[in-house]
Amino acid sequence: MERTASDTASSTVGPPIVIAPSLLSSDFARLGHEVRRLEAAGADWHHVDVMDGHFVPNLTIGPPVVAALARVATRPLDVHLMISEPRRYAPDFAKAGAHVLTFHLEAVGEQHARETATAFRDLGISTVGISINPDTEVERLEGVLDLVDLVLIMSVYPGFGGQAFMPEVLSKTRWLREQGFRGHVEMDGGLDAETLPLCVAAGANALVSGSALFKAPDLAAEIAHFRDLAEGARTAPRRS
Ligand SMILES: O=C(CO)[C@H](O)[C@H](O)COP(=O)(O)O
Repeated sequence: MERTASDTASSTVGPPIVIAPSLLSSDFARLGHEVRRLEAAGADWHHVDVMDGHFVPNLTIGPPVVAALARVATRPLDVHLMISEPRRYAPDFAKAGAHVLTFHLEAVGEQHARETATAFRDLGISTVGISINPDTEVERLEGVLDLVDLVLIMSVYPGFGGQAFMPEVLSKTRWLREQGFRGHVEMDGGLDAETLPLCVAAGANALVSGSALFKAPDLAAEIAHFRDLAEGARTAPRRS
């Protein structure tokens, strides 16, 4: 089977595989317990979905809850800001203990993406991320890739868990690796045992999963299964 540039990029060992369960699917009445349970089960990061009822049609978590999670978590808090004014609220999330802090390109536009990434960095955020929705062209990120540590490719329209994975966004992940982007490429939305290997084969290393993980009867076994699938997809040559 002939291999392409995408194959080469996707099978090159890059950043480590990161399994990041989405707390959106957890029991909000017992968040501390859920964090401890996820860590005992082998989660690498805790994915925290912040929604403002404006950028997305849902409301979830704010800085006080992130601060509460930070008191319990020993693994990084991967905070995904699905909000219209990321710069306004970033200091509160940094103070609350976000390790990864990701804003949306659509919220700030290309003209403000670089200054937003720099502002996040100046707040002491160790992993600065930028995200795009399924209908946003990945090329719009070109001018900011040198300033971010992570790109989050949404594989559903943000707002709710439990939606179907959109395979058409995989080409964006491939494009990022073809550009030589060596940071984390995270994918989020509809990831399960079938779709996760596709993400990794395309070049993703950070894998967010909510409903598929939380509905599993054995969380630790499912996380281990996801990790095995990811490692396998990373080393296996992709078939076209
Ligand atoms: O960002 C999100 C929704 O906007 C969630 O993180 C995402 O949808 C994960 O949930 P699931 O695995 O159930 O799709």
